[in-house]
Amino acid sequence: MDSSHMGNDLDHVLFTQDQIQERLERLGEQIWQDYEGKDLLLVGVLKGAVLVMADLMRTLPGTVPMDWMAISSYGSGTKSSGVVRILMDLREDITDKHVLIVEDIIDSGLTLNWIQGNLRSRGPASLEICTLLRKPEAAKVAIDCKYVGFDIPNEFVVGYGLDYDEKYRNLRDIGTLAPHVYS
Ligand SMILES: O=P(O)(O)OC[C@H]1O[C@H](OP(=O)(O)OP(=O)(O)O)[C@H](O)[C@@H]1O
Ligand code: HPA
Repeated sequence: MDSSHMGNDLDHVLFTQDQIQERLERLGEQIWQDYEGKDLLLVGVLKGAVLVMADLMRTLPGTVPMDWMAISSYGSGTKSSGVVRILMDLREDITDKHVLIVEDIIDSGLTLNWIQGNLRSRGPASLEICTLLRKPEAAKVAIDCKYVGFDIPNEFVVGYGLDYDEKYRNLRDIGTLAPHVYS
């Protein structure tokens, strides 16, 4: 879906699909260099990271496996509840693997803080994070994130996998929602 199909639900576009692809290319180059010769496993967090994973992994010039977790931490609102549940666990044993978590956004940081703790307890050789977006002003816990696409202001964003109440994930760009949508 293009921004032109959003009616007046979109306030403004933050990143176009071209800007997102360009940034992912750069991150992919960096990741490929950093993990050369290592047993890398990409771990995506459903559902928001589906598009980041699909596009990021296709920038890599060699084969890399992926696995998925589903976590629930947000309801239908725009604020983190801080309550994390595993809805679907990894299939892979990550012991001694170099795990790179692929996420769409770090907002409060509560979700990734919990995931990091959970995965670290399984004994990976290393555990790092790649997120497309990060909101520094919204951080409730400090998250050490090795690869960041863009730092953004503390506004609720949708598109490119990010939803509001399960809507707008298929928007190609990333933008902010008009306040009337969620007020
Ligand atoms: O840093 P935080 O404040 O914890 O927020 C970030 C998390 O929130 C979103 O997931 P969500 O729970 O909305 O599920 P979804 O990926 O299915 O949209 C996003 O994909 C992150 O996992
Ligand atoms: O800004 C956001 N948009 C969509 N989903 C989110 N999950 C955490 N922050 C956000």
